[in-house]
Amino acid sequence: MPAPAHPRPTACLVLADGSIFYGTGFGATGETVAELCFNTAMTGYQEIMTDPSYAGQIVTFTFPHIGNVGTNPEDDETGDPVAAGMVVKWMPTDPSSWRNVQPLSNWLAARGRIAIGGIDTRRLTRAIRQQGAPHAALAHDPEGNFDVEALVARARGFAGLEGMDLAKDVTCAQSYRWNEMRWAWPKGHAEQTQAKHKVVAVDYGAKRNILRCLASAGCEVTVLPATATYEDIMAHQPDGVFLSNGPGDPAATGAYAVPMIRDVLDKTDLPVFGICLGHQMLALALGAQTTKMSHGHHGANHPVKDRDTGKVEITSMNHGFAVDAQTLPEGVIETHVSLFDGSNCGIRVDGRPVWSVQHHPEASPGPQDSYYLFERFAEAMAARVPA
Ligand SMILES: NC(=O)CC[C@H](N)C(=O)O
Repeated sequence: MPAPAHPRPTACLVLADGSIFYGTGFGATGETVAELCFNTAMTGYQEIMTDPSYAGQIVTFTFPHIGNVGTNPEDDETGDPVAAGMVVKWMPTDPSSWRNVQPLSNWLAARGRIAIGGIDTRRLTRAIRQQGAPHAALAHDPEGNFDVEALVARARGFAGLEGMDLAKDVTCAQSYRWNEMRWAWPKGHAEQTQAKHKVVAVDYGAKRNILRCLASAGCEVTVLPATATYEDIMAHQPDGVFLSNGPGDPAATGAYAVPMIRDVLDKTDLPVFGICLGHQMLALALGAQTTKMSHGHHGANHPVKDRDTGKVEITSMNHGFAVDAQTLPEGVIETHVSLFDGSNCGIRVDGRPVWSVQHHPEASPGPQDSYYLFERFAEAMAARVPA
């Protein structure tokens, strides 16, 4: 018998405005509801799906070939996928890579994550741009039975990421030491084989490659849970404090993180370095404000200008909130700016080794232009003369 012209869809993505996208399900079956974003990176789908900062979000991949190289245990940025679901244009083909251990679909299924393929991701991306990170419900049923009205209601009922503290869901339960280095330190950067600086990294949903970069820059890294207090941090007698990336609203997580950061700033002269959520919460601690962006920045080709040097870095990005540069207090300098939309991408405190960036210098996936920031952090710790 010839195949039917329109095989019954086995997955469906419904936006809060009522638009429906039918496709073919893969990964886990069931339903999920989240904010919908798009990521323009051409590589690194496994790293993206396991980036804890994607908690509460379904990721649409604008690059059409996703899944070709399968999955492997090394490329996870954390133990399990954290993104709520996955939307792709073409169904993944059989994996073709010597590194493959498990096809993407099985990997997702084993981790309870739903994916949909066969979607017009250009149309969907335009909808996301126009609507500004819509709330969406994603369902996968091999029988193809969908209660679309109920899915629309679920999407509409999603509270949204504003006001959500998701760091508490993805942070580590207990402190631990991190020793693993980067597999390859990029050209022009010298890997430090000896840990010279004691760094406490506060884990709001830290990507593993950030911890590897810190280790490769010469840091002895102790990771503490998101709720770590000033006293918890100082008990480790650190030479520097690192504030990690993470999901959700910086103002919500800031309710407990900002008082700790303020204590570190007020009571010590330690170098402080923050990435993404860590950047946003450092800005909040310094008295600035953060805002929810329309559809955020998610990709691996975002140009960022270093205002000190005039150099442009091509960066990896994943954020839906941003620091409002207009609200930076005196003495806090905007160091980096997005060349896509002029939004803030970095700050530093005048005269102190305290700074942070919105983009992801650890890449994974993405270009390696911004690695110097890890080295700068190590240099600041080396230069510090403890009081
Ligand atoms: N990658 C991150 O740390 C993201 C920070 C924050 N959750 C945002 O979406 O802006």
